[in-house]
Amino acid sequence: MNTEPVLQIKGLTVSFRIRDQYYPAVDQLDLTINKNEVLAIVGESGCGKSALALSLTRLHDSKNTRIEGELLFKGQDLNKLSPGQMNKIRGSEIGMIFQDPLTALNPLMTIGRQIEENLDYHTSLSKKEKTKLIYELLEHVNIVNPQRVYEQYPHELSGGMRQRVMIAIAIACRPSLIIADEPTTALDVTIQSQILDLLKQLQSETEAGIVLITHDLGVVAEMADRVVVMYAGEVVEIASVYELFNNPLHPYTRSLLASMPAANAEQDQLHVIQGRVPSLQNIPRGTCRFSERIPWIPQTAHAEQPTLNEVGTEHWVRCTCYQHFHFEDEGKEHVLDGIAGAK
Ligand SMILES: Nc1ncnc2c1ncn2[C@@H]1O[C@H](COP(=O)(O)OP(=O)(O)OP(=O)(O)O)[C@@H](O)[C@H]1O
Repeated sequence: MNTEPVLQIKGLTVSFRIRDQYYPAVDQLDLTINKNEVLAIVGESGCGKSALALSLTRLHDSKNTRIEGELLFKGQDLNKLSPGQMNKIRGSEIGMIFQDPLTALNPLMTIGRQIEENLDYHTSLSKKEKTKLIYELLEHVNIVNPQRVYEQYPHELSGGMRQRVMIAIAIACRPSLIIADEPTTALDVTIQSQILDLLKQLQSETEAGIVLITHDLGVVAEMADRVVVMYAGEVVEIASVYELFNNPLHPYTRSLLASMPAANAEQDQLHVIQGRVPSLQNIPRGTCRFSERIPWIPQTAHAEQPTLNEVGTEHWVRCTCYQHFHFEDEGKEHVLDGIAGAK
């Protein structure tokens, strides 16, 4: 695996203002995204995945959001750029794909015109060159009739076709980083896998780094090289996709995997994770944030001020509770013994 970094995130904290006080939704996050890798960010709703995506693209509402830390991309800190400088990078060197293309596309503009507008902003191609490139891009994302789609409006296309158009726009300027926030969540299953295949194909052609935000572990298994598991604004585990599925350590990761249908084909019932992700104001800070959802694990199992520790090659886990974790209905004899891969 090529480990040339595309984006280095250092000490990123993203806070939202609620009644005149700022609360971190992403807390002190350090992460590197490499060229030619798909880095998946997973977690339940409310864990801070979208807050992270918004901060990387700087598409947040700056009146009520505070972003601290460094976002080092090609030798510059995105967090220090002016809105104008960021506009130049966004849509060219950083591509974006969101869950709902219908809200991202302009309903009053034909598809061809929208892609052209993006090219106008980021390139100095002639009209003829742009039209040729747009047809090529549409073909590249497997749209069979690019001339027709060029003339169509977003509402005339299916959800899958609209997502292909979004992907065409995202890759138009050959970005080195693509942020894909739940890119297939709104699509039905067969279309989902076509779009994932397309993303995978484009990634191997362009060698871009992709940050793939999803709550769907099936998507992670299919797409990711590395996985970051987030809980209540913090990273709780980072590992290669193989390691994560074969040797998950953090109680939250293990709970997420146990609640995944495919992993439990032979079980009668899926695991249900007790409780819910706390709201921003109620996140327990300075202690293990997941502890309240595994109350049968004694408090002494958790570290004070839990940190992310390297427990194996490129495998990081927060807190010490993973060494003592068992599911509530399991006897303690099932506690991870020896902790494969642990130092
Ligand atoms: N603009 C905002 N103002 C206040 N709180 C916010 C804002 N946006 C998000 N939050 C809160 O920040 C936390 C993280 O939200 P975020 O949307 O990043 O989570 P997520 O993991 O992406 O969830 P989902 O999958 O539902 O989008 C949640 O508690 C959410 O309620």
